[in-house]
Amino acid sequence: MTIKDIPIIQGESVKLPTKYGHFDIIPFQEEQSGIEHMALIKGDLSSQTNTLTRIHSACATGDLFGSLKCDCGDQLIQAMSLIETKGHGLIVYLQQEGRGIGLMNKIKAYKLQEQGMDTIEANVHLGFLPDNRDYQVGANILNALGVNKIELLTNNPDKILGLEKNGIKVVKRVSLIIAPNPFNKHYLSTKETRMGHLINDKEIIKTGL
Ligand SMILES: Nc1nc2c(ncn2[C@@H]2O[C@H](COP(=O)(O)OP(=O)(O)OP(=O)(O)O)[C@@H](O)[C@H]2O)c(=O)[nH]1
Ligand SMILES: [Zn+2]
Repeated sequence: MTIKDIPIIQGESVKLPTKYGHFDIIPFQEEQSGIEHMALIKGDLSSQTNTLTRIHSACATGDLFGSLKCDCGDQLIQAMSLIETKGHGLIVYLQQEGRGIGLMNKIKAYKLQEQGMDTIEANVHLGFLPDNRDYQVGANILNALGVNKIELLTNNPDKILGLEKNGIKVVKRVSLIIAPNPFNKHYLSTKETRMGHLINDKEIIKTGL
């Protein structure tokens, strides 16, 4: 399979010490749309064969504000911590807010969920697919970094298919299980029962809630 062309510009690499580990950060920009993504890198990617990788879609509410309505923020921290512990790996942070429908529409979808719809019904009601993402640009970023075989940190089988469709070999899936809370319990069970997410693993990593 070949990777389709979404031309991207790769920025400078600088060091980014964080609470969860010390990384290098590289920004990427889609040439045509100007949309910006980023990669957090631990260790020397060229010396790794099956790079431990998290492809994370932006969730401003969860990643920035610690929203309890989803599991995104905790998954990101868990991924950073696992990569730090392992000593090498990669996080690609994609600007795909709201499973690709953008913040304005995600909040509209949240409104519909307050009125009783689930996360899929809300997207469809707004005229979108349940999941509006594709992983072409994610695969392009991996390609630009010289990474084509990965161990993927995800519970989402569609993410694996989406990357493989774009030329990335996913040699192993590594779960990111977050203990549910009263606010995301229904969302997580919808992801499991209606979106095929593999989140019924035995080992639950506590989030402190
Ligand atoms: N449309 C919509 N998007 C949501 C909702 N809740 C969270 N999101 C978005 O869902 C996406 C979740 O991204 P990820 O954590 O990378 O992916 P995932 O599909 O949950 O799969 P994992 O790799 O297992 O985490 C983010 O873009 C969030 O903004 C919702 O109720 N509606
Ligand atoms: Zn979220």
